Amino acid sequence: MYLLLDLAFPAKRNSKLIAITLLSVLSGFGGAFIIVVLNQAVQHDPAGWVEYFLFAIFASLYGGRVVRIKLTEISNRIVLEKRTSLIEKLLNASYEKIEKVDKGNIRVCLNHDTETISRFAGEAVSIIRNSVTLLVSLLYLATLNITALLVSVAVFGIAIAFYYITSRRAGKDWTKNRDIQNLFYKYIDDLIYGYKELSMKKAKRADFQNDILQSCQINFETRVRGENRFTNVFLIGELLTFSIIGMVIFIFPLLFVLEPAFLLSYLLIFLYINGQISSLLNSIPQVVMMRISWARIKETIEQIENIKVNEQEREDEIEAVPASIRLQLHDVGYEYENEEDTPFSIGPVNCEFRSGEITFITGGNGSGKSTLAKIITGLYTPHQGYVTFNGMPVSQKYLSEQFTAVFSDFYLFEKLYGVSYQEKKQQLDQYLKLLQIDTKLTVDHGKFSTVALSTGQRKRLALLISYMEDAPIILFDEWAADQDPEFRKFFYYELLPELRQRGKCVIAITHDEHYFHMADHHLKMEFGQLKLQVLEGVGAEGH
Ligand SMILES: Nc1ncnc2c1ncn2[C@@H]1O[C@H](COP(=O)(O)OP(=O)(O)OP(=O)(O)O)[C@@H](O)[C@H]1O
Repeated sequence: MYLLLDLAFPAKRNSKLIAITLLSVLSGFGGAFIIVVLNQAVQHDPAGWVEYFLFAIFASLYGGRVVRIKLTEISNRIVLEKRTSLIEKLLNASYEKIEKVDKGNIRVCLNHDTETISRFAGEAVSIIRNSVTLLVSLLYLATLNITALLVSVAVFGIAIAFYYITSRRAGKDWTKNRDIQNLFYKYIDDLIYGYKELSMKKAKRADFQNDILQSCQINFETRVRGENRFTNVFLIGELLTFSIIGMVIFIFPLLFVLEPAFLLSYLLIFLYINGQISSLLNSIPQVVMMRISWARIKETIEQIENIKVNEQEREDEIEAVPASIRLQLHDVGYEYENEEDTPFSIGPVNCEFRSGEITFITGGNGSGKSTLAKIITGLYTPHQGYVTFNGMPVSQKYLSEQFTAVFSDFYLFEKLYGVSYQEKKQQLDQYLKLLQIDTKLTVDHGKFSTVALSTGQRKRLALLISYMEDAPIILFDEWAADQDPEFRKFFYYELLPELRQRGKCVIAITHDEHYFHMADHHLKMEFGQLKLQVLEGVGAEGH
């Protein structure tokens, strides 16, 4: 029993399991007692055994019931704990780490793997009960005839060995089956988020359908192949059982002097034990699947922990956010890790950003503007150089907290997370009007009535959220790109200067040449280098 539990969950075991195991043992004894009582009743006076029979049924069923209820709670708690710890790990890991984790795998872990291990309760109950019943029944058999016991143990031993070997082979198919689901989940994302593109072109749809159905086909094949491996083994087990029964009934009487009553007893016990063995063996595929899912969850957690990023574990000495901010990059460099011969790198970059100033970062596509933005906002840790905040080196986490950002690939949550919206109701209404989205949506208890808006309106809503976050540094990554000319003008001539006036440190990545004069500083990226640095002076005189 211990080994079977250990096989399913090699890591930490719940102490409650000991109590549950004892109850299961009681239930298993009850199960074995049934056959002992029946056998005695058949051979002696049945009337004298009725109360024992009822007691055995009670012990078996009641023990089983209590154990099932307890284990259902425990196994679902395991699911809850695994989900919670995975979510905690994900939410506490740096962006840089999560960017490197296979998103499909995260989904399969949180969904499929945790569900698979929730089947633990049912399986554990039957494994423990059947094991005990089997053990006690075998011991009982030993008291009747030791040769009969040895023959039975040999047959069951062979069947178990076949199952063990098969489960290892099936495990390979099921591991493949589990891993193909990572890809399948990615296809589901493509199907949902890329449906616009797919629905327009028949050829595109057909190609995509081919790929997604191929992953479904592999899923089907590996699952069926794994399960079918057991079908043959199951048949071999059945064949062995019937051979033994045949041997005992037809051949043993020719070799030994045996009472017909003994043969009947043996047959009764053997068939009963065979039932326990069968359900025990049938639990093995479930255990193998649970084990794969358990291992994948563990691996994913370890993967998140082990991804090497240059994170600095630093105690930040600056506590309250100062009124005036000076953010400086000192010889900052960063290089992407990928298979390319010359992976893209930026730096060394030296620059600074201050409160009450607007800085524009410009440059061609792929010049490294967004990468620089991710370093500035603390999402990436520089591989070289360092960043200081008011002259003090700070951690990336601290840096991120000082920012609110609207990235070009921003995500709109349907709720205002991390904002005390109750206290800012008036402000919220004011911004909704200012950004001209007050007729499009309402905000109730921090929840937006809709996020189904036009691209420009979605960006305005993202801007509203960053206004509400009210951080000292604001970063816009090509924010105005999707705005109409009127609103673009409003953004550069009204919104940005207003933020500057409020003492915010404003950083905007932009391609809008017409508005370059609105910045106090202009940084230009070229092939990962900061090429042109016009410091001071442009200001808002062109307004
Ligand atoms: N996660 C990543 N892993 C590896 N390489 C990346 C990654 N993100 C970006 N790159 C590479 O870094 C280079 C710079 O990308 P970046 O997004 O910083 O450019 P950009 O100046 O913001 O471009 P654009 O104006 O098109 O938004 C690109 O050539 C890209 O191949």
